Amino acid sequence: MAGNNRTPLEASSARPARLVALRQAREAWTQADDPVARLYRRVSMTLSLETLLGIFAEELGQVLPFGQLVYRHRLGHQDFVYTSGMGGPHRCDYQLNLEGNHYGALSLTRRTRFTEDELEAIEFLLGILICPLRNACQYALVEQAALTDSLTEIPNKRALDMALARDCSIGDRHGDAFTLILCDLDYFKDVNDTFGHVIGDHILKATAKALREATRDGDSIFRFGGEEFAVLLPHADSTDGEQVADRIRAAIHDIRIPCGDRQARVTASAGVATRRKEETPVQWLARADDALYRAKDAGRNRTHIAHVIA
Ligand SMILES: Nc1nc2c(ncn2[C@@H]2O[C@H](COP(=O)(O)OP(=O)(O)OP(=O)(O)O)[C@@H](O)[C@H]2O)c(=O)[nH]1
Repeated sequence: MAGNNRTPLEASSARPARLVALRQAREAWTQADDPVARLYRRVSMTLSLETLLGIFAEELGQVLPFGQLVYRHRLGHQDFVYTSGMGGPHRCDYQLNLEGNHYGALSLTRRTRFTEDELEAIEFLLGILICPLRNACQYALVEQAALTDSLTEIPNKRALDMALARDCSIGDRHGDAFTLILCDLDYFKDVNDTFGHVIGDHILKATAKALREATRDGDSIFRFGGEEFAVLLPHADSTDGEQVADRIRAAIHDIRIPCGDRQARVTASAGVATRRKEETPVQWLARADDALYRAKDAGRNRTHIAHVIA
């Protein structure tokens, strides 16, 4: 390499000149105010799909007028949809692909037709978006996997911890009532010992399905331990919680997993705790756990409600 033949004096004077040039280039880059530089700069700063699409909509709006931007992508087991603005009768659709992989569909609508020039500009800007979009999609998938239980495909203990913290903060700010149900299968060790772990796994998957079917869209379900599940109910007091817990237990009781000429069945116990004012996630979870323990201790296959005042 040419640089290796430089004298020490030449090398040391080249270094500051190179640094100055790099600094100037960086300055020019961070201060450039054309749409291309701005879009490159802004989309390289985030891994959040929502933020990324918000930036794209904003920057595209500086280049040409449009009514609505809709982006859809199936990410793992969730549909991600981003919408901004109001639609119109004229639309253009793009399938976003990179290196043979699909990263969603984006459509733009507005009241007037898109001209050829505008369509070219959109494609040009989408070319800038595509790599950061791929990174954000991959990040969202990794994040989703970290928060999902692989057997039942419902949110896991880490997701429950985050949801409890979020609900405590909402409860403190707005006074909303939240109720937590902990639900644990009874004598599950015996089920595994009698029917084997594969049948045990089928029961756990069927339990997650029963939980999904016995709860409403706004409720959240979690598998937070081996045969332990949790349900978070927003805008619900302990009476609502007891009703839902009993509905869930009835649904679990109805599960039948065929195994030869027999059927594996289970019952479940539940502990219900409505969050008290200023209670921390740990205190709230501990009260629900104590209620569950009492349901087990009283003979299992029942629901116990935690006292509102500890
Ligand atoms: N098949 C299967 N079994 C699991 C899984 N995770 C935990 N288990 C089993 O769940 C059983 C839990 O046993 P215990 O904690 O003694 O509870 P239990 O037998 O349900 O008894 P009680 O909760 O007191 O009614 C153990 O046998 C674990 O091996 C899993 O992913 N699949």
